[in-house]
Amino acid sequence: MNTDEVLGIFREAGAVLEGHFILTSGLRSPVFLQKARVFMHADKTERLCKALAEKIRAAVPGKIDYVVGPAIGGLIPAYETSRHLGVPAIWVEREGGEFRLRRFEIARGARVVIVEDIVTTGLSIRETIECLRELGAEVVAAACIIDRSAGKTDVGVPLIALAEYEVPAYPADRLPPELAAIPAIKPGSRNI
Ligand SMILES: O=P(O)(O)OC[C@H]1O[C@H](OP(=O)(O)OP(=O)(O)O)[C@H](O)[C@@H]1O
Ligand SMILES: O=C(O)c1cc(=O)[nH]c(=O)[nH]1
Ligand SMILES: [Mg+2]
Repeated sequence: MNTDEVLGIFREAGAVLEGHFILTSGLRSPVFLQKARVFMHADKTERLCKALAEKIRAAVPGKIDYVVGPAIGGLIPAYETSRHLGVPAIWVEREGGEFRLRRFEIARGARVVIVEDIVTTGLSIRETIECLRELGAEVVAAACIIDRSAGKTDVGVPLIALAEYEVPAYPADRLPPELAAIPAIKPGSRNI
């Protein structure tokens, strides 16, 4: 599946929003990919995640013990991708602002692949890696449906993106005037 097909699915679902958005990193952007509007459709989610699972299989040699999704956005794609990989899916969720594996135990040395929805700065993936490494897991790769950095983000492990789509994002004190003129909204779940 190529980038145009992935973006076609997002557009068809009404998931490519325009306005003034506060991203999880604090950056501001005129475009927000509201993945929840895609993941509400099982058929669309299946097509995307089956293709992502194939890309992961081709890129990751050896056994994968778990797929790990960072909640909330990563929950559905991690589950659906794990279904196509034939391995269990677990998740990290925020407790006091930090990602924790609250509901599961994993053996030291477990080989895990993180599956995210969207990557912008890679901050959420790096936080997930930190949590998993503290538990002794080996993060063999990370994957996402759309990489908004178009390959520029370094998360410290190979990043497998189903699509790369470069979208502008600005520090809050360096907004272009057309963005500053629109009230900002924060769709994500960090800090709520
Ligand atoms: O690469 P980054 O700069 O970390 O941005 C991408 C992250 O932002 C979103 O999560 P968010 O924290 O907004 O909450 P959500 O998962 O509930 O949507 C998205 O789901 C990714 O996890
Ligand atoms: O960077 C983010 O927080 C972000 C961007 C985006 O397009 N979609 C999303 O869910 N999060
Ligand atoms: Mg998220």
